[in-house]
Formats: sequence, C-alpha cells, structure tokens
Amino acid sequence: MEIIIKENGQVASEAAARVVARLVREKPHAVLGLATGSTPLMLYKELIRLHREEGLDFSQVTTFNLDEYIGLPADHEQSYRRFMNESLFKRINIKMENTHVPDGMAADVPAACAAYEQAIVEAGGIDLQVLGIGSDGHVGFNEPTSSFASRTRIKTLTRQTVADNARFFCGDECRVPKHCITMGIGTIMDARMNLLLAFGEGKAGAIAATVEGGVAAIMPASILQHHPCAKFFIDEAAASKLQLAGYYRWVYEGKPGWQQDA
Ligand SMILES: N[C@@H]1[C@@H](O)[C@H](O)[C@@H](COP(=O)(O)O)O[C@@H]1O
Repeated sequence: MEIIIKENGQVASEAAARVVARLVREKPHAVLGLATGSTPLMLYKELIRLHREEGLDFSQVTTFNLDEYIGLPADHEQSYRRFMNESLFKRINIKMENTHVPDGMAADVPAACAAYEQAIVEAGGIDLQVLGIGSDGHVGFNEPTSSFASRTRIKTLTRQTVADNARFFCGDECRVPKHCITMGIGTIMDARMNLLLAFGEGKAGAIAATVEGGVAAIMPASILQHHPCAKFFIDEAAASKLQLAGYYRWVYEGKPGWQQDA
C-alpha cells in the first residue's frame, strides 16, 4: 500500500489525476474502473481539465463503474449512470458505448451481474480502479462482512450507508434504495491498480482501520493490504488517525518527483 497524504482534497485529486492521465497516455485503450459519491468529483474535474487543456484523449478508453442502485432508471437524478454522464462522460471525448454502469433496472439481476463480469474480462480486465470509501469501510457497495471472494452481485445497504447517502435524496432515508448491484471485492482485487481517495474527518476512522488494522471482512477496504498496487490519496483530515502518517509522508517525499505520481 502506498499512502499519499496531501494538504487538501483538491491537491490529492490532482495528484491522483496525474496517475490516471499517465496510464491513459501510455495505454490509450486503458480500462478504467470508476466510482461515484462526492469524493471522486475533484478527480473528474481535473481529468476534464486535462482533456480540454492538455488534450488527454479518452476516445479509446473503456470504463466500468463500481455500482448502481437497484430500481433507479438510468435517467433518475440519483442514478449512478446519470451521475457519471453529467460529472464526466459528457465532458470528455469518451464513446458512450464504451462506458459501463450496472443496470439497476435489469429484469434478471443475477444474469446482468454475470454479464457485467464477463464484459470486464472481455475488455481485458481493469487497469486502474478508482475507489472511494464509506464511513463503514465499504468499497463500491461491498458492505461490512462482504466476502473477499465476491463478484458483481446484489447487496443490501447497511443502515449507516442509507443514512450517509440520504443527503443525496433530500435528506430522506426512506427514498434511498436499499439494494444495489456492486462489483465484488474479488472483482476489485483483480484490477491491476487500485487508487482510493478519501477526504475529511468522517473517513479518518475507516482509513486508519483499513491501512493499519487487521484484514477482516468487517472492514471491507482492508483487503487492499493484500493488493500488489494500491495507492491511497487522502487529505490531512482523513489521515488524522493514522499512527504512521509521518512515515508515509517521509516515504513519499523521499521519492524522485517523476515517481511520486506514477
Ligand atoms: N457506493 C458509493 C461508494 O462507492 C462511495 O465510495 C461511498 C462514499 O461516498 P462519498 O464519496 O460521497 O463519501 O458512497 C457510496 O456508498
């Protein structure tokens, strides 16, 4: 694991965007795994800027999103498909047909999940997966006690996640769908690189447990300790409960510039 602590979310997102941009420049057919939530928004804004001002080319890139609420049509205000279209896809030169978000309206959910896994394999696997983290340590919608071997499937949200996400549904928990389709932890672990973003004090406990606690299904993101290439871009607040923060800073600052965001 590589823990990169920056003064704020904006600076951390710009550093994370450099990693994504480097991959896309080196491998124009890159397959990106993408996340929703408020956390990756600054990353997406920076990728849009790199596209507009520096010609970062997404025309051959393929994307797979982590998750989607069940029961929300693609055009619903809070569907993750709509979120991605508005926050990123419509603002870069990606081909819409190369973007994938699980179908929350699928008539046969298990079949749709299996097809999603198959599509990832056929695309050549995910080169770089962007992750946020829930305050309970979930990645995608893999809630605590999700199997580390899990693949794309239906999950039930925890009450904590429903409460956390109510802010997107006019503060009304009753309007938050209780079920979702999410890539599994096994799916996420197959990505060649995992790039996790976390900002704010609300994530400090989950980050400390994920990075420095035991690997356990109760803290799903902790499995990233076993990933060969997991980079965490976090701000000071999210780093505030890490015991070895000084060490992570020392490691990062000791690297030559070209290696820092590689
Ligand atoms: N399914 C998403 C996760 O992928 C995301 O990481 C999490 C954190 O959201 P935020 O970034 O808004 O804190 O929210 C949702 O539950």
